[in-house]
Amino acid sequence: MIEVSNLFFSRADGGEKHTIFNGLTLDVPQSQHLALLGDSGCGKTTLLHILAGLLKPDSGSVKVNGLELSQLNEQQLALYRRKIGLIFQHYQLLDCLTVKQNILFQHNLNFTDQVPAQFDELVQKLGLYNKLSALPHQLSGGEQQRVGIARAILNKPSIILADEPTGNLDQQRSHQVVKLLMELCQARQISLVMVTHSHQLTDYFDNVKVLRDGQFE
Ligand SMILES: Nc1ncnc2c1ncn2[C@@H]1O[C@H](COP(=O)(O)OP(=O)(O)OP(=O)(O)O)[C@@H](O)[C@H]1O
Repeated sequence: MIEVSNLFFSRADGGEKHTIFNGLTLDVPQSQHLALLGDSGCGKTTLLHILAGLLKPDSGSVKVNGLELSQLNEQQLALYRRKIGLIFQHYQLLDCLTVKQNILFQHNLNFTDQVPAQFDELVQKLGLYNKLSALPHQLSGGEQQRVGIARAILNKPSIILADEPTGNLDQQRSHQVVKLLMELCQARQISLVMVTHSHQLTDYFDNVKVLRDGQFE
């Protein structure tokens, strides 16, 4: 569950202070799937970074599963980050590792079982079973994003933050990827916050919010 209240955040823009969030409030109940829209530069990625504990707000409260992020020290924040699923537009796979090694990378930092029980079923569902020995650059964009999804899901997160995960995919692949992500999150009761520019993809979500001028419309 995500609870943001009265969030203020600004960035230095040359000599000027540029306000990004202006008293923003957001509630995402456990298992809810939220699509986040808004014009370029309105702060969607910034909000995901604040929720991931990568950026500190100027003021306000950001709670994830009851944890007030501003009260965590650096070590606690690092542990917190390891337990969230992050999915990126540009996939962020390690090109020197195989698909299988990429999928297991974060899991192996957090858990002792080398190959978890759900691994086979998950890679089958994501259509990656025949690609496990390939390197990321040998995959299509949609396949690379499915590797990113498998990596996030295997880490058993309670929330997934996805930053334009379909930004590099054509329409058909975008729908495929979002449907799969949604099914996997629903089956595991994972909350999802996904940034997208595509209004067509918002039908899959429980809730849709549009950011404008540092607030939700
Ligand atoms: N590292 C940074 N230093 C200074 N300003 C930044 C930095 N990163 C982003 N910004 C500014 O913060 C604002 C919000 O950026 P952000 O990336 O969150 O927008 P966005 O809504 O995700 O945009 P897009 O849809 O284009 O990805 C923009 O004005 C951007 O120029």
